Amino acid sequence: MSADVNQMPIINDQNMISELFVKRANGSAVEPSLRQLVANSGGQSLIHFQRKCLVNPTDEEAIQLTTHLVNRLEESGETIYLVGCSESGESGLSEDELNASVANLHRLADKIDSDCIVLRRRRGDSGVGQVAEYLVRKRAKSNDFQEVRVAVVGNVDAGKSTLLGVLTHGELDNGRGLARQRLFRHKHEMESGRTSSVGNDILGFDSKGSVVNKPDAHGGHLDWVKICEASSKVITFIDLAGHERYLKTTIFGMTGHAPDYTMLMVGANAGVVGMTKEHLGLALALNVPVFVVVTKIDMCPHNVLQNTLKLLQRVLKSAGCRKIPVMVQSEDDVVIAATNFATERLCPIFQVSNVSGDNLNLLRIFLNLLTPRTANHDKEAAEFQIDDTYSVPGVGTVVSGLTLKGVVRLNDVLYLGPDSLGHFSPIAIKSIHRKRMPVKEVRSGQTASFALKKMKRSDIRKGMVMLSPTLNPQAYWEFEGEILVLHHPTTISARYQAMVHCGSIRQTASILSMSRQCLRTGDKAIVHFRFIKNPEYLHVGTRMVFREGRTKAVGHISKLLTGVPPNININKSKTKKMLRQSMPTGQTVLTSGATQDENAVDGENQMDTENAVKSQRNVRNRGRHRGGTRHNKNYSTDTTEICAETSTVN
Ligand SMILES: Nc1nc2c(ncn2[C@@H]2O[C@H](COP(=O)(O)OP(=O)(O)OP(=O)(O)O)[C@@H](O)[C@H]2O)c(=O)[nH]1
Repeated sequence: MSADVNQMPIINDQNMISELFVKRANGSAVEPSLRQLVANSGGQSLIHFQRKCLVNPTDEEAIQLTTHLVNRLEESGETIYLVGCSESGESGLSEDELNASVANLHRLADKIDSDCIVLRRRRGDSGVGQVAEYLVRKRAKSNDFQEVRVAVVGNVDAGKSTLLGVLTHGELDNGRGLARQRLFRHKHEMESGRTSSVGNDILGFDSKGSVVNKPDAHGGHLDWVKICEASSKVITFIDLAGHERYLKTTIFGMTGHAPDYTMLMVGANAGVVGMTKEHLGLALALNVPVFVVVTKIDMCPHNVLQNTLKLLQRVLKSAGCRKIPVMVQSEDDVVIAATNFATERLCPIFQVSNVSGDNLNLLRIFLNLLTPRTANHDKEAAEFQIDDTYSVPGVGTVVSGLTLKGVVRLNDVLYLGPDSLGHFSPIAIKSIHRKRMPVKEVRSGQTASFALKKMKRSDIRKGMVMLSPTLNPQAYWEFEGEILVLHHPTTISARYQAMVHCGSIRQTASILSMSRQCLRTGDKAIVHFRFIKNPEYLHVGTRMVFREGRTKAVGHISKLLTGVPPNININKSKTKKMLRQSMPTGQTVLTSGATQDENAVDGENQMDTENAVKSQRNVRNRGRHRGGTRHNKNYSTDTTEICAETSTVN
């Protein structure tokens, strides 16, 4: 007899399922086990049911399947089920069986406040019967949407801002810059048509996979709060500049805004030119999966488009990239690409027009299927990295960034730092906004803005963190990094200085020593760095980019070193002022590496540190010095050729 799922209890208790397994082990008649019913195929949340288990499930089976669904949705908010296909490859159901299975899946999902969206139906692998792929997604609850961040990169004029304007506002472009007007933030961007800053735009999908963005009829503005309230998933596009002049900002967008995916845009007529390879290399170096969108197919002759696609595939397959390019031309292709994309090796390629709208529907379906890549760290102590600061009239100082770990709640007191002396100071959270929506808490993996009590904007810089008081934070002047030099025109030696990008940290560092005498393009080494201005809060394993002009090295932090402050030009009066400010009445400054108690005992700690810095200045005399030596050897400047090496540096 078929179980009536409307009558089924909803169980979300793991004990219940364990009990079922125990009963089975004891010989009770609980058949079959959950493991036999469902299996995760790996990749992006693709689950196989036992071929016929949804056709006519027993009560026990229905309970087990519900439990499984609840657990999956709690983990990731959505999951894809393959109906009528076992993990062993046995596949295909008759039309009646498939319809019954799908009806049961709909009822199961409805019971747990979720929706099912058909992704595709196809013939069984043996050519007999049919199978279907269904996306099951939780319905939107307020402030409970999934957040996926997509960095948008590509050469200037590839159509990045235009595509984002078209996707988020739902109106096609006129080929003369109409759609991008809505996204520009600065007057000079309006005038020049060039993006110069890191911009954010959002695209919301509801539990049925429909776009929820509805710009207002007059100004065409988007109400972020309404979008977030109606969405089960919000894609945040990090719109980055294509011009080489703004590469520093683009790198900051890729490291500091922690994108889950990179959308590399290529103009069909211009091809793989300018910064395209540079941006691709950056995404590879930072281990961010890439998909490519070729734009302007409406105005590109067929042979030129074919040449662009051929070159693109060659670059992606090259030893430097080792990607598997997949042309996405149908909804089937989209589902295959999306369910295998998490492997990082697959690189889907879309061909679209922002003017005629060709293939934009495929791109929308693909975006709807992307899932966040970051693991859940809600249970750990809170850590928030600051990527921007604002002074909001009537509110005060506001910081924006990403919650890397834990949960931050309204009125929580976190430690903000490190300041230029490596101190962390307590700071209270006055209000929290998530995607411009006031909320009471934010969790790991979510971006947010916090209004801070009694804090001046000028005392906060990008790269600072806000940490749970339970942590014992230490700021570091020095660290060791395992790096690979992607390009340098000459040789790098000790004392060379360049900008280190690492998370939202962006600061010049000096090379103190290296595991080799000097470094040339393609060389790997362990390098001892020292920041020149401020100590930073670092983690071993964080990816880093080391760059100056055309010089570029990538790698990760391999060791944190407790070095002394370098010879910095200290503004004495400012330092004293900061020390005074960092100790408001009744509050304690947490000196790096010391516990709150230790600080309380050692009241003169801060002045001691200042004196130590002063004496260091007298002892050392290391000015800004470039260690480059010109030589004649010709090295490859093709980033993609050498990026393959990055995987070995990881
Ligand atoms: N015909 C046609 N024109 C397009 C298409 N996409 C963009 N354009 C036009 O191409 C021009 C450049 O587009 P943008 O969106 O500013 O390019 P971008 O990549 O954002 O450029 P930067 O912000 O400078 O990095 C604009 O005039 C758009 O109207 C398309 O698919 N077809």
